[in-house]
Amino acid sequence: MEPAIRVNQLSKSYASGFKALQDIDLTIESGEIFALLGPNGAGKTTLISIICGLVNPTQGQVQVAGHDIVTEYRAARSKIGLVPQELTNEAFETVWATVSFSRGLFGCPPDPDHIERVLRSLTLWDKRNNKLITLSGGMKRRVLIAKALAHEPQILFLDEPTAGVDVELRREMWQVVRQLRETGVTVILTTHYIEEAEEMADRIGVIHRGEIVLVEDKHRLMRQLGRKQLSLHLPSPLQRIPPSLNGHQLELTEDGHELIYTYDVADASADECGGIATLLGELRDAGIHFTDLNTRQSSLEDIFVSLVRERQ
Ligand SMILES: Nc1ncnc2c1ncn2[C@@H]1O[C@H](COP(=O)(O)OP(=O)(O)OP(=O)(O)O)[C@@H](O)[C@H]1O
Repeated sequence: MEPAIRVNQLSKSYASGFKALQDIDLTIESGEIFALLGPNGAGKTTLISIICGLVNPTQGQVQVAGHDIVTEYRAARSKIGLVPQELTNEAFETVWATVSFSRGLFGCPPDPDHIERVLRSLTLWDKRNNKLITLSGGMKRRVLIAKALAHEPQILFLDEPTAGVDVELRREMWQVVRQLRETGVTVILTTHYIEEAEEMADRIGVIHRGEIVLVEDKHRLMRQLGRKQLSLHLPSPLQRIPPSLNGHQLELTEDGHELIYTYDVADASADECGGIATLLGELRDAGIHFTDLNTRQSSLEDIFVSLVRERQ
């Protein structure tokens, strides 16, 4: 199957001479949820704007569902729905009118059945005759998605879909996006909420200073780069780690009450369980007692922070 997006050696220098993107290669498969992560100013918006035909590339090629974004602009653009962060000022339009109008902007003939399907899938059908101004924040966000889906795009870009919304609404949005994927739509989202990427994405791309520094299946990423920590609470504080325990990656907290053992999630299978058993045996032999223990696995956020820090 044709990939949803194919980006080849893409670079962008703004008129100021600033190089916002550098030799980007990226393939986004049809039907996946792809999260693009990156710190402020990394180049996410520039990349998306080029793919959507809003900003001209300096170098390189982009294909959307097989269509070149420059030589086949219209075909490429028609495949894409873009959900911006903010509602524009159509406060006094009805839901039905504003969504139908969006379809017209792409030169598509009216199709009330399609608009009805979109509104029903986003539970907006009962609100179709409401003016936007009367809708809740969650409903307004759904209207943005409905507008972006009005011309039947195969690919949906969500720019910070849950920026500044409360936890409940965020979970509701995640549900909406998952349902969209079930209908075969490819979803590309940018987010600052790493929890969001962790929750939803099939694959994750990290962009930093205009370069793609990593593209990986989410589960594989968390297995490969994730770390586990075992913390042992010591009732009697230790002054220092005894040399007999030097073979393990151990740290002692300042107050001497917590001994922290760090190991890779990728090794956390039989071997490392053996490692923990050995460690506990050696602690006993060294006369070190603990009253409590707990484990913690690094989140995508920890992985992201350490990736970006490595490149500072
Ligand atoms: N029109 C422009 N002219 C000059 N520089 C620009 C222009 N637009 C963006 N930039 C610069 O390009 C870099 C990338 O910006 P971009 O908006 O793509 O980042 P981003 O990853 O989307 O950031 P954020 O998360 O803050 O939205 C930034 O340093 C920005 O200042």
